[in-house]
Amino acid sequence: MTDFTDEELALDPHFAEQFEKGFRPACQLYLISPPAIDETFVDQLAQAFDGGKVAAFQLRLKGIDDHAIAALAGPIQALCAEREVAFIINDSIGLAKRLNADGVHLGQEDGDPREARKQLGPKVQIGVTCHDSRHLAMEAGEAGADYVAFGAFYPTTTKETTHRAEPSILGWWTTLFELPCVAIGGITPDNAAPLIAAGADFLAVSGTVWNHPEGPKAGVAAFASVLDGA
Ligand SMILES: Cc1ncc(COP(=O)(O)OP(=O)(O)O)c(N)n1
Ligand SMILES: Cc1ncsc1CCOP(=O)(O)O
Ligand SMILES: [Mg+2]
Repeated sequence: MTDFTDEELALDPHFAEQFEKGFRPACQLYLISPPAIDETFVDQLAQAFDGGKVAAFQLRLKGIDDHAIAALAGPIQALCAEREVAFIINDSIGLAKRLNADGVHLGQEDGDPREARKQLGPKVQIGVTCHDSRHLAMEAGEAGADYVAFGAFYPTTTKETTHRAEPSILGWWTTLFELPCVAIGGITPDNAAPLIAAGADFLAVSGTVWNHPEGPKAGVAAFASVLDGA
């Protein structure tokens, strides 16, 4: 906490209380969909869930509108409910509300977390992309986010990224704040250890699971063994 200014500390009135508590559950898997899917995707998702524990699933579809996403979402959302996996919608507060999703993930250009809270109510999980910025993360916490996401930690072909985060930001965050943090970007079972050791509460992964040569069940199982052994 040496590089934390008084001004930054003032952003969080519960700092001392949070710092005192210190307890965090073990790191969990947060699965993100491929950027494009068809109606058969739900079978792939079921296989992924068979591979091991998944805490949350984010429906992140790019290049199609909310109506088209809503048309695909039904069986996916039902499967998430059946497997007790939180169903998170990416980008759209309106779609999260329409589908009664468990959560919404907002990038810096996707809407205001305060507005999301107003629209979605107290129970819906709101996540916010914070890139590699401590300032954005504290702002998101102040705005009522339920988690902050840092990344990209490693090169990825799933999304064009302009920010690169270091594991130390996870250590900094978890030392100071109770609010969960998510690590994202190019994460594989082979490179996950420093993120888990630094304190990531969730690993958000897409390509490594969906492109696994033995299928998504093996992709999730590979993460499960890293997370269980951590
Ligand atoms: C868990 C999680 N973290 C970060 C992102 C990225 O969100 P954003 O910056 O809005 O980029 P897109 O995903 O919308 O391309 C995410 N989706 N999920
Ligand atoms: C959505 C997103 N935001 C930052 S990196 C990224 C892509 C995550 O996918 P992958 O696990 O395939 O790198
Ligand atoms: Mg977004």
